[in-house]
Amino acid sequence: MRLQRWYSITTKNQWYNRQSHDKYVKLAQKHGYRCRSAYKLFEIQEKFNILRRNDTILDLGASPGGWSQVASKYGNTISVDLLPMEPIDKCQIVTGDIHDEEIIREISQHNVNVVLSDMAHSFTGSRTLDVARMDELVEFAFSIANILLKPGGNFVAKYLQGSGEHGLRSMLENQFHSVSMFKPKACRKESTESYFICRGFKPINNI
Ligand SMILES: C[S@@+](CC[C@H](N)C(=O)[O-])C[C@H]1O[C@@H](n2cnc3c(N)ncnc32)[C@H](O)[C@@H]1O
Repeated sequence: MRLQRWYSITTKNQWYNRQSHDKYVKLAQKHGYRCRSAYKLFEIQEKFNILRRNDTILDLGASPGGWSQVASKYGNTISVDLLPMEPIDKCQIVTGDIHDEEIIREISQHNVNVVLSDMAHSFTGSRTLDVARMDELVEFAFSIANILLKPGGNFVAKYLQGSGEHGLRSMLENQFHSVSMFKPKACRKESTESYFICRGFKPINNI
C-alpha cells in the first residue's frame, strides 16, 4: 500500500515536471488551446494543407478539444468523443462511442470534406493489445470516412508505429490519391504514435 502511494506520488511528480518543461504545453497555455496536441494538427496542416476554408470537418476522439479548436477555424466541425467536452464556437459536440449505432446515425446526416481521427484508448501495458485496439480504431474511422467523405476529401488518423501499419496503408492507398505517414514534432519522442495523412478520397469500393 505504502509502495503504491509512493509510486503514484512519484509518477504524478514526473508528470507535473514533464508538463511544466514542455514547449507545446507552454504554447497551448499561452495561445488558449486546451491541450498540446493542437500543435500536432497545426504541423499536419502546415505540411499537407488538409483543411480548407468552409470545409465541414468530422473530428473523432475530439476531447478535450485541441484539434476541434484548430479545425473550427476553417469550418463547421462535428466533434465526437466518449468524454464530454466544453463548447467551442462552430462545433457540434456529440458525446458517445463511435461504435454506437445512434452516434453513427447522428453523424451520418453530414457529408464532410475532412475526417480527423486522433482516437486512442488508455494504454493497457500490453503492447500487443494496445496495437490491436489502435488498429481497430483506425479501421473503424476509415469505415466512417468511407461513408461520409465527399469525393476528393481528406482523412487523417493516428496509428501506432510497429503495428499493422503497412496493411493499413495498402487499404488506404486503394481509396486515396496519396497516403503519407507523418510524425509531428509535437508528438512526444518516446511515443510510437504517428499519423496517416490521406488526401483525395476516391469513393470506389464503398464498404
Ligand atoms: C488523444 S485523445 C484526443 C485529443 C484531441 N485530439 C484533442 O486535441 O483534444 C484521444 C481521445 O479518443 C477518445 N476515444 C477513444 N475511443 C473512442 C471511441 N470508441 N469513441 C469516441 N471517442 C473515443 C478518448 O476518449 C480520448 O478523448
